[in-house]
Amino acid sequence: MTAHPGAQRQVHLVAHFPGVNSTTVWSDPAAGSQIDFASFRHFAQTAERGFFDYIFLAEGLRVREHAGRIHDLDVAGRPATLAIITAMAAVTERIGVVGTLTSTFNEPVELARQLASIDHLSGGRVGWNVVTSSDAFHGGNFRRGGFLPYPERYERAEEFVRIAKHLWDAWADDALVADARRGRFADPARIARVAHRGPHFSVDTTPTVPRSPQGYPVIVQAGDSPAGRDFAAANAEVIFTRHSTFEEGLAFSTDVHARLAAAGRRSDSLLILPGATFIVGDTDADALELSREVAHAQISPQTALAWLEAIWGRDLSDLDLDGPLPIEEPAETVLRQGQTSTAIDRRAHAARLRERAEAHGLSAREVVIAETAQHTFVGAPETVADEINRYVQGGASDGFVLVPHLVPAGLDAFVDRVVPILQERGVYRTAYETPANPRPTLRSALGLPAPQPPAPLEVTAA
Ligand SMILES: Cc1cc2nc3c(=O)[nH]c(=O)nc-3n(C[C@H](O)[C@H](O)[C@H](O)COP(=O)(O)O)c2cc1C
Repeated sequence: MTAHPGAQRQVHLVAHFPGVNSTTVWSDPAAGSQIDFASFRHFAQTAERGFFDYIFLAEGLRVREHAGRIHDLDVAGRPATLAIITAMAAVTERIGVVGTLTSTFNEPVELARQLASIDHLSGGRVGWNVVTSSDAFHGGNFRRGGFLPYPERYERAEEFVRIAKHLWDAWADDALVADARRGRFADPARIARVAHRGPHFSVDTTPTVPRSPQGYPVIVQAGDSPAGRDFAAANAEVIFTRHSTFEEGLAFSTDVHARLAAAGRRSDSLLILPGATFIVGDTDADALELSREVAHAQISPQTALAWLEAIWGRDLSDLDLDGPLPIEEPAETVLRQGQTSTAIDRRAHAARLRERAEAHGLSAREVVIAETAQHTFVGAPETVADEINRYVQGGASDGFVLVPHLVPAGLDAFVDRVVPILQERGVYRTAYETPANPRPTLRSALGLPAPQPPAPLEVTAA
């Protein structure tokens, strides 16, 4: 995005519709419906009023379980992502809409068709967050059962995205001729058949949907292992990451940019956007007080207990949450199913939690609050704006995926009070359109170059 030497880097902001984890305070009197379209519309239109790059939705394919029962502490029953992003695109004009969809359990022809369709309907505003999903739980939905071994998930993702790009490229931009004189609507010579036979997919098709206004949807990625980072370096245009402290962000960015160079891609062809929470108050002191209140609402005693049980793999209902962490070592049992998690060494995790508790004199519940409900940006509007800008100018991120704690009004204060300060600082857009780019697509609004053509497909005898 940075246009000339000395220019300040521009801040990118993404609006994460609050998810199905404990960040979302559904019990607050100010919280609205988690499912009515009015909530999604309010959220989308607020994000667009604040000139965010895109609205973002996570997705899980099964209702979460804890100890074999539906996990009843957090939001459940979220409508499907593709339906929501389509509906949000219909009530906005310029902002992008990005959905999380797994490459482990979908099929390329169908998913590419759905995404290309929404990309057309929205005028080129769609992105796809490619996730591999981390456990076998979701596989229970499908005939494939506990499919697929973890190491093969990124192989499947790579093959999936490569096929999808060929499908999106199959119709040349001038394939629709609509030549009434000759009685010809489409030019068959400009529409390619896509054939592929690889380790994970066999495809032989002519896509039904023409090339979209931005060529194809922006590819976003979330997944943090070395294999996940290599996959992002080869395929993604945006990474959604959890590395949200300044130091972690800088280290992550350095690592991923080295992988990007090794993959032969330009450094400006990828944006890194960590997830971040925020609390805005009239003063820094007000915001700090509010942050404490919100953290206690996010981590009720029951939520703290369930979080610890998921790590310890055992029933801890006798634990005094105002006392120390459990003394026994974690078991291998998997109590929590359907949560987005990266592989963790439970004993090491428990040891780290104990160290933190001892160092700061924290009770069991306070440790959970410190681990999961420390808000990334807390302060008066100037403080929050300047802190976000510090990360971006310091190269620790290109901006943030902001996760509010309230539906649907969780972004309002940020848009009304923080965005104008970023604009005053000259680091944030004041319109989506520019003279050079009067009708931006999501990719061009993000300042990303046109993507390189995908690697060839494999066509082998059956
Ligand atoms: C920040 C972040 C967000 C994620 N969001 C989702 C999600 O919404 N749905 C999903 O099925 N998996 C999600 N995942 C899981 C990843 O796609 C991946 O399966 C998991 O992190 C294991 O891969 P890894 O070892 O490379 O991290 C997310 C992962 C990360 C790091």
